[in-house]
Amino acid sequence: MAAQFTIPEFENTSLDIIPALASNARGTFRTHKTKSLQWRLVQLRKLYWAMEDYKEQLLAALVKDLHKSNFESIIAEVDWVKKDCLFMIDNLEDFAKDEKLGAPAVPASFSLMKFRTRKEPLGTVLIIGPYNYPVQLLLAPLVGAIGAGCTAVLKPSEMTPACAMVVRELIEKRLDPNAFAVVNGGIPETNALMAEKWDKIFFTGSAQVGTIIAKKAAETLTPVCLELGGKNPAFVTKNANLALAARRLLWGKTQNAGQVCMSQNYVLIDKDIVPTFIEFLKESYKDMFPNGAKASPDLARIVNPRHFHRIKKMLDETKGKIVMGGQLDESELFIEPTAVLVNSVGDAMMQEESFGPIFAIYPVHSLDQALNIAASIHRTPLSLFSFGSKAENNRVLNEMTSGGATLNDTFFHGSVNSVPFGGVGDSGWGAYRGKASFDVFTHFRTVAETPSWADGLIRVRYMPYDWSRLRLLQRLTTQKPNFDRKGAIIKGFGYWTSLLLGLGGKGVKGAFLRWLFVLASGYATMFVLEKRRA
Ligand SMILES: NC(=O)C1=CN([C@@H]2O[C@H](COP(=O)(O)OP(=O)(O)OC[C@H]3O[C@@H](n4cnc5c(N)ncnc54)[C@H](O)[C@@H]3O)[C@@H](O)[C@H]2O)C=CC1
Ligand SMILES: CC1=C(/C=C/C(C)=C/C=C/C(C)=C/C=C/C=C(C)/C=C/C=C(C)/C=C/C=C(\C)C(=O)O)C(C)(C)CCC1
Repeated sequence: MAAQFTIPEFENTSLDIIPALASNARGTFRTHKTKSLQWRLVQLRKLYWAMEDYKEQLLAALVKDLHKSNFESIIAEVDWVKKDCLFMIDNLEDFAKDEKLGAPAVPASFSLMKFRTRKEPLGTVLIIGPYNYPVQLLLAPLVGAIGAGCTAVLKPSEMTPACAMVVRELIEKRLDPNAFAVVNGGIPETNALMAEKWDKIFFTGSAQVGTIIAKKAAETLTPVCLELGGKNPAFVTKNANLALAARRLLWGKTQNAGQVCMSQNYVLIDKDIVPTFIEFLKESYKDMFPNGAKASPDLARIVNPRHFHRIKKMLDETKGKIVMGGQLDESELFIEPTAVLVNSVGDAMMQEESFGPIFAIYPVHSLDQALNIAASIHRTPLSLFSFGSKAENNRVLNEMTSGGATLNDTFFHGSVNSVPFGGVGDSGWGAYRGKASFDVFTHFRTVAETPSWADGLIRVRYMPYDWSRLRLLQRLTTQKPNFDRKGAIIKGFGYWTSLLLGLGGKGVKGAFLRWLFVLASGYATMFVLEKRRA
């Protein structure tokens, strides 16, 4: 049956109306209506149903733009955003409520001042999306913005024009049009948006464009959240389950045809196990693509000729040997999942971000060498993956940082919609997803409230300064350190008393439980002895 809808032709938003769209969103924020939790919940519920009702259009648009299979589009785009809406709806009240600030942040002497953290929406935000997950990576941040009580303007990627048009219609028709708008277009439109004043800019895309955005935002001291790319390493040692490592690493490059910023760029693998690993890769390839990758209905295509040629150039320039895949067809923008065995760290396959279905395999002598190579290629990648013994995996985690990490698998840490996700250093600033999506658009405002009747108690602050009052206050409140000038713990009377009272541990709760256990055991022993005696 023919689809009951048409996807509109891509249309740039007129540059003339961009200032008005931004100003409208700012004006709506100033009405304070977005501060009502009810209003936010209604917008989130509407977004949930919009995702359901526009599902067919979104799936069709994703096929048109990326040849993305409905299977992937459902789990990683449409259902992903629906789950995000439900998570935010279910937890919003909890996220948004004031948090009382007590000990240890607020000392007992200040406890009268009713310290609390109030969660305030930052204001009007700009969300700029990339092409690879054009629905998820644009609308998941929006869920956070709505939850936090912000108004927003969205700029989808122009490289996925069908998705951009469907998303625009969905937002314009279903959400409050005074609070949310979509601007479609490329650099001129983004520049026009960047000329406006925002309370936060949430950007997902390349480090190159992220730098442009951050520089421009800095001119007006606008905070930014940057979700950028990375040259992500995978480590495979002799202690890995090689068949599993091969299958899972191949999965990392087949999802969305490897156009996933958190998938591996290269695999650093113990030299002795390289041949077996390649055999397992080939085996997994056959399992996943029994008729070859090109014939598979599941494999996405490269987004456009520019990116096709960018990836092809890496394959053209490599001095390595293709050990799996290697087929390309420009007429279909098809690139086969491809593994290249390389022998130089300087190889294009190691140094450039693949962001496609190709990856390098580099044999190493030791984990030491692998860690040194990874750090020299990108010290702060978006993700890393380690397949080894528990000790080796821990060593990798300990000695190399990354935005997120998965042990014994590829990007599982980024495959659950409600756990925080973000980069580190030049792979990203800030995190979102789950509660972090609420937090990233929220100002955590500390509020204190001093009771009028307490003025006498805090008079010490007023001039003329009175040293005797200050000394008294210091005697009552100054905390003595439990360490000496060499940094060692002083094991004086206080130390031994608290150790004794805490039954060898720290913390009041722990001590209470330990005492409870001791008393219960004592009571039980007495009970048993009593019974025996009787
Ligand atoms: N950390 C993360 O969550 C993700 C990061 N990425 C990264 O994004 C890149 C691929 O996505 P792309 O869409 O190609 O990124 P991109 O950086 O080319 O484009 C992202 C957005 O910026 C806009 N843009 C492009 N050039 C611009 C300019 N000169 N001035 C202002 N705006 C401009 C585009 O219209 C688009 O909306 C890869 O590097 C990938 O690693 C992609 C997805 C997720
Ligand atoms: C164990 C039992 C169960 C559980 C089964 C589970 C947990 C199955 C998991 C399946 C998975 C992980 C499927 C894969 C999903 C892939 C996803 C969601 C891909 C997401 C892609 C994303 C988020 C891409 C983002 C891209 C970004 C950010 C980028 O480019 O940067 C049962 C079955 C529940 C019960 C029995 C026991």
